[in-house]
Amino acid sequence: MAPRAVKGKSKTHQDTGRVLKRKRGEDSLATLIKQVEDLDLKAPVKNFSDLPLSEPTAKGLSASHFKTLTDIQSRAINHAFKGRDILGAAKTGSGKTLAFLVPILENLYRKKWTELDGLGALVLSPTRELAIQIFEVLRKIGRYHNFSAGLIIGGKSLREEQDRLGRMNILVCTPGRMLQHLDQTAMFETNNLQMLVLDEADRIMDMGFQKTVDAILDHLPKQRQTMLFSATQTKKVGDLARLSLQEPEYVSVHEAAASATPSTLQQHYTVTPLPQKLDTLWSFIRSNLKSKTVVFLSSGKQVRYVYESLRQLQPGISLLHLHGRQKQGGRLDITTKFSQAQHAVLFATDVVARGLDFPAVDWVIQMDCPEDADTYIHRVGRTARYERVGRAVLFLDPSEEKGFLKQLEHKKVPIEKINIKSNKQQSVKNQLQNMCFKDPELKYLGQKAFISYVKSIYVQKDKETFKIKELPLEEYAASLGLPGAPRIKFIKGDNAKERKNESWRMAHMSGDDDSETEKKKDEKEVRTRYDRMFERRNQGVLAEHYSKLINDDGTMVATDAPKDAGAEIDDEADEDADFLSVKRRFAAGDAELGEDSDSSGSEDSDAESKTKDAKDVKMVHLDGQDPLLIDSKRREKLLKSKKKLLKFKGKGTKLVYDDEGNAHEMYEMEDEDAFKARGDANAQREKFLEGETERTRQADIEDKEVMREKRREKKEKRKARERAEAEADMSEEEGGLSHLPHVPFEIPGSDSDSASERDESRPSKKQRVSFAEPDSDDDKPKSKKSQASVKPIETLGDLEALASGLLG
Ligand SMILES: Nc1ncnc2c1ncn2[C@@H]1O[C@H](COP(=O)(O)OP(=O)(O)OP(=O)(O)O)[C@@H](O)[C@H]1O
Repeated sequence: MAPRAVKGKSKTHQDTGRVLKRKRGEDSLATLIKQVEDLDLKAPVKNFSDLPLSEPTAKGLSASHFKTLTDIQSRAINHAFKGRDILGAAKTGSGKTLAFLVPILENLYRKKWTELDGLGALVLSPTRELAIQIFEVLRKIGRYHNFSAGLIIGGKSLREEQDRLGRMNILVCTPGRMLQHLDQTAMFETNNLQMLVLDEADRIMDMGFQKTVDAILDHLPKQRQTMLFSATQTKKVGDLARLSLQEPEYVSVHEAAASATPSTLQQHYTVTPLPQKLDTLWSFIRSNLKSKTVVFLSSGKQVRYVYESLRQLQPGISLLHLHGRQKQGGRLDITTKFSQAQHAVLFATDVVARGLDFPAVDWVIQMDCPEDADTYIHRVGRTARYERVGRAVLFLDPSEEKGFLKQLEHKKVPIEKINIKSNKQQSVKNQLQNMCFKDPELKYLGQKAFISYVKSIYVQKDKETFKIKELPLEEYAASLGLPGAPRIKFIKGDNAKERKNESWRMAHMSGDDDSETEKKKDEKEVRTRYDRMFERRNQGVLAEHYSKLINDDGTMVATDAPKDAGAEIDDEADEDADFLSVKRRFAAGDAELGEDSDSSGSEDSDAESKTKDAKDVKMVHLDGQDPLLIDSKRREKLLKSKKKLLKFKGKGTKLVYDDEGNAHEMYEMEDEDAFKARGDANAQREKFLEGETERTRQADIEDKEVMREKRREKKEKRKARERAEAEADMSEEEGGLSHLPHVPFEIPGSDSDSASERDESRPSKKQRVSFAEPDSDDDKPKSKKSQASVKPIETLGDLEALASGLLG
């Protein structure tokens, strides 16, 4: 009894405790709501502790070491608390992420949002990497809340995401994947959505995402709070109307500032002719081995080639590369590696231009001119973030200088010219030519890089800056180590005439053009060994994969890249195929001579060559075949090749010889009498079947054994390769770091030996992680820490776990 009485008493106590607790909770919520109502929008807020915050958010911010607000946070958060629509603009690295995440947590908290209420807030990000980063920050500051939060960026099965979606209160996502779910996930309801955030809003509202975003907006309720943030904010009336903004508050903290970029950022440009850019980049890297640098290039193929080629030259610093065609897992690994690295160079496309917060980046190099000043601002914003210093250098071809500087001036970007010290400039051209000659795969990458660069210039809208006709493309190709500029044919678009001429011009510049090459050869006075090597016509013999690139009809096609060249090349090749094609006449199978002239259009060059061809066209007759036309010496030679001609001959018959040397066909009918003499036909059939069954069984056993053996070998090889790679990686990181040559730029107020200064100015490792490492929060009790600890994302598995990261 007694125990029962005690138990009963304790239950009553518990109930009373629970009621009291609930009451206290309700009281404090009412107080919080009142405080927000009374919030003075004009009074600046300095510390997070001065804001009316719920306990879980306050704890999350403090555990993540956020104490004082940045300008944009101080000016945007209180408006957002009151439910206003916001257009937030502030320089890169000024803390815009918290300016929308804190209001999301708080507004849902004050509305007592639970799992049953469904989706309350949606954050759209233009890239996966940025979405992951936003989600990480949300996890850190939201770890004491009971909301469920998900990351929807693709890269894993739709089904898995679908199962979880229905339970999410906050979603961070990329537009494409979000729309897929809105269209395809039956249980996914957005009727209750309270808040929509567009990070990098101008990017999300631009042409590239227009249709997707409009379709997403169609699914969302019109009555909601909408917040747009960017360093280069959109104010286009059309965009705002599309978003149904209601009297938005325009919070622009740096509008009156003298520059659109952080004041702690030193910005320079150098005029470097296109063919010297790679040399300049190499010299820069060699001079800054103790720095952390992001190098921007215009396309994934450029990134790939520059990374692969410079890696082989072993600069003495870790090189990494990142572009949109890499697999998600790989991209994640690279961002993590670069974030953690102290000294490294990351070659990247604009996929990392916006929003990414790599710690302590010293330099941003723009090897290829960005498409506009806004992209420039975002790219340079990867350094000099949150009160840190940073430097940026833009490489401009002489033809780009005037036009682009005008754009920068218009956007209030202060930039100074610097010169490259010629004695510090090192050339890699010869080494690259050598490497490309020996390694056809590298040459293939180089050709793709060349084409994609030309394409990127060609498609630019700003013709005042990007003047394709003024670029020395032949020299540029040589600087990449290529034997000649790949021939490019423009096949789509609106200015057909111009492109036709361009195609003609480029065709004439091409090293692959027979007549042109001949002419050039004559003009050249001195020919080097490499000149001769690259003039060889039979380079296909060296490079097996070239034949894979060439269809039977002799045209270049989007096709499988060499296996180890990486999967992304395949996709990219497809991409190029609709816009550009590389013309090559290569294989002996060029017997259908009409093809080439058709495919090359009716440019003057073709007209010329046709006239020339007509003079000495010959015919070759093969047994039983239509006559083949020969219109050039090369084809004549090719058609004399026995091997090539085999293709046109009929199929042979296989013969076997008996002991007397008589030839027989492989399969001959047996003489009927001999067959009968061997016994009953049925018995013979059964015996034959038994024999064959046994033979098949044996063969099967042997095959299985062979397969097992092959698998074993493959596994061992893979392991050995992984071991070797791991060792190579280590030695790459260790190799040559002691060299510290001079900075090749004459930068006002800087000198080549300032690397060590920079190192000193960089906070120690512990300081650097101060905002990002919740677990270093020693004053919290251990048990709580373990309950809400936030691990960094390292693998795709981690990412999956994140999808329900905040589930209470
Ligand atoms: N209140 C704060 N106190 C200290 N550090 C902060 C604060 N707010 C943000 N930071 C830090 O500043 C850095 C930049 O923040 P964030 O990524 O939000 O910038 P951003 O304005 O979104 O930049 P971008 O325009 O490039 O996207 C981050 O490392 C973040 O942790």
